[in-house]
Amino acid sequence: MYGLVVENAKVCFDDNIVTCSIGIDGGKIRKIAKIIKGEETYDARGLLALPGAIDTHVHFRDMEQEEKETWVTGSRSALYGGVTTVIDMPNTSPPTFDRDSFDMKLAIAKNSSMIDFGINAGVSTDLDELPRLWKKGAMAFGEIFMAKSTGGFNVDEDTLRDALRMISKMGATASIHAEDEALHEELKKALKNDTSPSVHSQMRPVESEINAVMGAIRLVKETRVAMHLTHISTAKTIELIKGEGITCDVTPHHLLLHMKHWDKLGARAKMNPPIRHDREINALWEGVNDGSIDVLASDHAPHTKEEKDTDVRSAPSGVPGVETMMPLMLKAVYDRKLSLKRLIDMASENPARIFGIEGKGRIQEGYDADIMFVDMSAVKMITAADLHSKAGWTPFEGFEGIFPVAVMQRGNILLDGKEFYAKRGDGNFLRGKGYRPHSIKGMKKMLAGRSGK
Ligand SMILES: NC(=O)N[C@@H](CC(=O)O)C(=O)O
Ligand SMILES: [Zn+2]
Ligand SMILES: [Zn+2]
Repeated sequence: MYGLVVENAKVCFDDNIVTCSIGIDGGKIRKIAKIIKGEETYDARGLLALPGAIDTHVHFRDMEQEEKETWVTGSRSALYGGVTTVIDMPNTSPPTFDRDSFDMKLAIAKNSSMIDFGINAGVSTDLDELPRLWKKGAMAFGEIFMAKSTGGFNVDEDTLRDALRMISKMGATASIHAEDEALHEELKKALKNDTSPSVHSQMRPVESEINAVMGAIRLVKETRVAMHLTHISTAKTIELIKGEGITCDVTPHHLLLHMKHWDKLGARAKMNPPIRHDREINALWEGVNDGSIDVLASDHAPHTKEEKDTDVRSAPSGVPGVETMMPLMLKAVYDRKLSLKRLIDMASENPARIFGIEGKGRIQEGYDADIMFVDMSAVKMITAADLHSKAGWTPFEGFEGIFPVAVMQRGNILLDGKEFYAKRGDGNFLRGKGYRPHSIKGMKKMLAGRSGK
């Protein structure tokens, strides 16, 4: 007898979809079988049960940027999109560069987040902080900016090399934003009289990412660090990293937005790396399908409408996307642009494996009961009015999506049709592999204090 049994759920095992029951106790999946008895039951007839998505790249802002997003609004938005775990990026204000800023963010996230979360540590010139942040439980290091993006925290090559050496030694993963700052500076000057919105794509051309990726590959060879390239956007990136032991992710916006969207969206289409031509987009879809792209991530980067609806040079870069990521990609499954199995691999299984998140990412006995329930026939038009990010807009206005009808986290139904049960603080902090409860020095101090009593 299990505390809760999900009945009649359609679960994807390898390439087969099987109708079964899921027995849940203590927040974990204990048994999967045809028929299971439970104290309570949840009828999932007609619905697919997919593992909750793990979005390894979000910017939930908060602190000094509450106007853009908070952990409450960001995590709520994630939940409505079937995302049950997020990893937050360090280019916040204040940036997550040291123990104090890490603790500050952690305290806010613990109080606010409705879903489970990891916190990444940033890399600044103060490299001594890296091992300390790792011990605090940072999930990974990054995104590390090779070029300026929101916040402007790019590091030079020497700092990056030293940082990667340390990250490698610690056994952590480095997540890299690969663009070439020097090339951007040059092109900014050359294109200074161009006022068209699409100039942003010209100022950060494919060569920018390619140069940076080549540099990153050299650094992997030197430092042997576990490297993950985030939000890749070019055909050549996929080709270059083949066989190099580097993992990567792609965003829905690089798969679904084209150069032609500049006309419709203006500066709302501005993000880094920028939107590209069909040649790159087609290669990204190929990478999605042949498995050379490991992960799907949103790079949820909320900015207010007021900030975005201005000229392209002054508007900040970034688009919200945590809530639309799975709906857009489930619609892509519906349209046969990728298989359901591939989507699950990219959105749940691979993120957990690459970032070392134990017990998540699969519908399997022993795993957390993080489950989204989906009616594949419920295609809906996406509109900002229905979304929950503080940003209040979406670059995917008018696109079609398939939103989850219910979402469960560790066995608790947090969203069910129109009912929303999640509360702030429901989310657990997921510690990275380097977490240590006390430093040896702290332990000695503690013991000394005790014996003195
Ligand atoms: N992607 C973006 O254009 N912006 C991100 C930063 C980043 O991921 O580079 C942001 O934090 O706004
Ligand atoms: Zn980035
Ligand atoms: Zn980002």
